Amino acid sequence: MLGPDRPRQTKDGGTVRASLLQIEVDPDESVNSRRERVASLVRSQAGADLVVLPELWTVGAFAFDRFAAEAESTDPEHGATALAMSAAARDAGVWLHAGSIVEKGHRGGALYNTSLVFSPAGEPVAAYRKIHRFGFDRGEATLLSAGTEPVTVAHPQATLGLATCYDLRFPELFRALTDSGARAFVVPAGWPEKRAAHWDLLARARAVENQTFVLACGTAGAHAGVAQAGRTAVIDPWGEVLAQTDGNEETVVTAELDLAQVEKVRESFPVLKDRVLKDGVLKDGVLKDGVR
Ligand SMILES: NC(=O)CCC(=O)C(=O)O
Repeated sequence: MLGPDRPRQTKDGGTVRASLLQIEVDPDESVNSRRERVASLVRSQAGADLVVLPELWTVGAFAFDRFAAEAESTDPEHGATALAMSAAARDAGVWLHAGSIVEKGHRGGALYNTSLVFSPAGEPVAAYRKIHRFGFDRGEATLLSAGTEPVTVAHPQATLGLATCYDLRFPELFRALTDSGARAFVVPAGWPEKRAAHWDLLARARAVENQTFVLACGTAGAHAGVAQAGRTAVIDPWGEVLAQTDGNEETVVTAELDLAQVEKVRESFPVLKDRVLKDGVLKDGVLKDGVR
């Protein structure tokens, strides 16, 4: 969460012009070259209110053997990606969710899958360490440490709730973000093509059940032998898909989010008010032997 030393005003209203950059992670392109290319793509989005990049677009979400070598600091004074993204956000004058990097230097030798958000001044305003690591007993789940804190960001027009890829399968995280005031979930991903149907379904489900916008930014191409789904999408609080690309080429998906729609949907169809369980227990009592 934004610290108490960083008060910001979020009005949760107006229109957010969002640009989601579905970046290709081509194993034949160097990380340096991709970083420069992505920085210039971000600069080309001047005029947007929010620009979003995918998960681990520097190294590739499935390029596990490169994680340690490509790990970086989240501090723009020490990390090449943080520095490049801070400068690109400032030059374009945009809020930038810079996708995620393999982070080193947070706690000893531990590595994390960490999303970074920059203000239009290029200031780092949030870091979200992915809570649910993918791979069961392999890959990310064994190489990286898990984050522990849900994170929201006070963008001036919309409180953003942050999640990353596999997190999409865990609705309790999104409910916690909703309870923290999120009006739009931002979900960078490196989701494989073979589970593209799950991606579509889960992204819409998170929007419908929380009556919240979802900005889900996938990765283009294929890396480490894993074809990516792409299918970057913007979904409104009623579950309508405002924009989506049906392929996995590198592309920009844009949409205008009318933030007033969140309150309209929540007031006209007030399912969130009908919740009975909160944090796993009855809101107005405790479960005892299955009865109140
Ligand atoms: N990078 C990821 O978190 C992949 C998640 C995935 O493949 C799945 O949930 O399916």
